[in-house]
Amino acid sequence: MSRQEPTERSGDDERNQSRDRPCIRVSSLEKSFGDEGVLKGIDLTVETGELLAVMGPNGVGKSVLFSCLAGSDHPSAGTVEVLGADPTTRSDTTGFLLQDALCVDRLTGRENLRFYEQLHPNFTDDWREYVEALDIADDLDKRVENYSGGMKRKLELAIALSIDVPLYLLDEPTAALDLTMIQAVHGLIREKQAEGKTVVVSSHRPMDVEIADRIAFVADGRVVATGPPDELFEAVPTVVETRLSNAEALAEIARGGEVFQGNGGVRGFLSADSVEAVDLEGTADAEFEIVSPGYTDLFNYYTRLSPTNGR
Ligand SMILES: Nc1ncnc2c1ncn2[C@@H]1O[C@H](COP(=O)(O)OP(=O)(O)OP(=O)(O)O)[C@@H](O)[C@H]1O
Repeated sequence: MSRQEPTERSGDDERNQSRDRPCIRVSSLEKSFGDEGVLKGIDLTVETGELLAVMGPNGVGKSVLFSCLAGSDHPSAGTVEVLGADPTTRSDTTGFLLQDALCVDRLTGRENLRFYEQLHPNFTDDWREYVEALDIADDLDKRVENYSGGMKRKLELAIALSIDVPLYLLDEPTAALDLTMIQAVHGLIREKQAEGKTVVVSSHRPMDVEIADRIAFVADGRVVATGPPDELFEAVPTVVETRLSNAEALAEIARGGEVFQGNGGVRGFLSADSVEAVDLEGTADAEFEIVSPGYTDLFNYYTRLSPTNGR
């Protein structure tokens, strides 16, 4: 892969220095807009070279968190450190992909790439590889205002990934992308990780989360659970499914009295003292059936029910 000469802060020296310390350290981070508290005490550590997926309900503050990590927004309270420094004081550590924020619509794809090439000292020739991998090489002379949503996302990804920095913050990188392109993006993210880069993505897609080393769930303005996907799955209580007409009976034995939409029925998480009360035979006419948790169950549990979420 072609690359510009490393700059003082983004080259091997930086990587060697950063190997022993976390890439990101966030402590008691709060962010409010007027009276509205969005982030209410985020604690999060991301190791150098790690791929972390951030998941959480719509509007919980994932993009706000990313903006604070990128240094484009100031915390209301708490501390954010990226490579040991306040990210608002440095612009050479982080590549940041926000929703619809990178491209100028009236310029062509190529002009946008040139713009970032001139703007960013760490911009590399890797964009040539990325536009091929993301299948937009033939569209670069069209104005971005005539791109589809997916094409625009791919151009933004090509720009963000072409900047040679230790940390990439990718806010919903696969939004609007087709399944083939999602795999292509995963390949590029893995390539970054193999180069020793740290990558943090936010996503609502299980596919994106499956490739992560760890997931961090955000709910009610805090990180309520973090861990490798298999460990988080292991900690999920027994999931029980029943038909819709049984929803009330399930609510009586489910954790928090809550039931969630399932595959054609409703699901709940069995509270420890309810195990005895349920017909767990799993036969065709059983009232309740134990099912293996999927990513939707994982999401529902950690963002709505887990003990760390205060419920
Ligand atoms: N500049 C701002 N001024 C006022 N409120 C803001 C600002 N930026 C974000 N917010 C509010 O912060 C909250 C969190 O928004 P954010 O975009 O971070 O959510 P999200 O978790 O990324 O959601 P989604 O999954 O839907 O993308 C929302 O209520 C939003 O309206």
